Amino acid sequence: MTAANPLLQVQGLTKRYGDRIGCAGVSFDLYPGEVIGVVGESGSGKTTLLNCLSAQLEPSEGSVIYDSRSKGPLELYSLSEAERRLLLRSEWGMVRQNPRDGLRMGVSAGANVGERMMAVGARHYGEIRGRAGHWLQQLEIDAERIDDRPATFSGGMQQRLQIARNLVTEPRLVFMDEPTGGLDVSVQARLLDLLRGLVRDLGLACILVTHDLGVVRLLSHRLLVMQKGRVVEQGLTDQVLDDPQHPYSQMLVSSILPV
Ligand SMILES: Nc1ncnc2c1ncn2[C@@H]1O[C@H](COP(=O)(O)OP(=O)(O)OP(=O)(O)O)[C@@H](O)[C@H]1O
Repeated sequence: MTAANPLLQVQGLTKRYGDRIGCAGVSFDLYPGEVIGVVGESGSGKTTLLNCLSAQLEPSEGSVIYDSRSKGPLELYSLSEAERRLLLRSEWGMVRQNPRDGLRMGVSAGANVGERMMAVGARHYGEIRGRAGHWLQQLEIDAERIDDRPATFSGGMQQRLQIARNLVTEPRLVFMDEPTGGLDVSVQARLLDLLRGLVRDLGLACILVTHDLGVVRLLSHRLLVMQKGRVVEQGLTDQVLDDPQHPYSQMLVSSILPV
């Protein structure tokens, strides 16, 4: 968070679906190692914003500049489709709520992790298998399960495998969409703990979308509160949650956290 250059510079980002607003006028900077949580009720524009930020949905207006490892600052929507896909593969991670959307269910756990390394140029079988095993362990998946398919894993294990698959390429920026959404409360708590440790140890920058204020309290440094596509409040997570200024944030906090 002390680095001089933002990793992501977001300016006036707006996405319209016909007459409907997806998100409107969103501006913020994300610094290396920083986790920004995006909260708001259903339909407030969180997914639209995440998709625009991760080069998956072209905005109607505004810009997203990403400071890439390989080429320095790039305006995402001036890039070709192939260049955007390369960024997603090589410099970013994307953790989806449903692990089935982020895994290949027909191949083994090891292959799920290993193929991501191959996508960025790794070729040596022993090395790929070794690193895949290492990342499974980092995510508390028993090395003995390396040849098993994800379909034989529990929901929590599938989610941890999805995270291993994303982290193996050492991304600089990870997008997470409700990463603990579909899990039991006790499984959620352990996964959150694990994620918190990894984010800290690896110095990951993240954009974390969730409707769960407990998740952002634990993981994010800063918070954007969205209502009807607009950011109505942003600030340090503890400040926003403990002393919300905007009536909508106050309502959100009081309806979820016990007072
Ligand atoms: N493909 C689409 N076509 C038309 N309108 C859309 C489309 N996707 C989203 N919207 C609209 O954009 C607004 C924001 O939706 P979005 O899915 O981004 O909200 P969200 O905060 O992610 O909601 P949820 O928490 O339920 O996923 C809503 O009014 C929604 O109806």
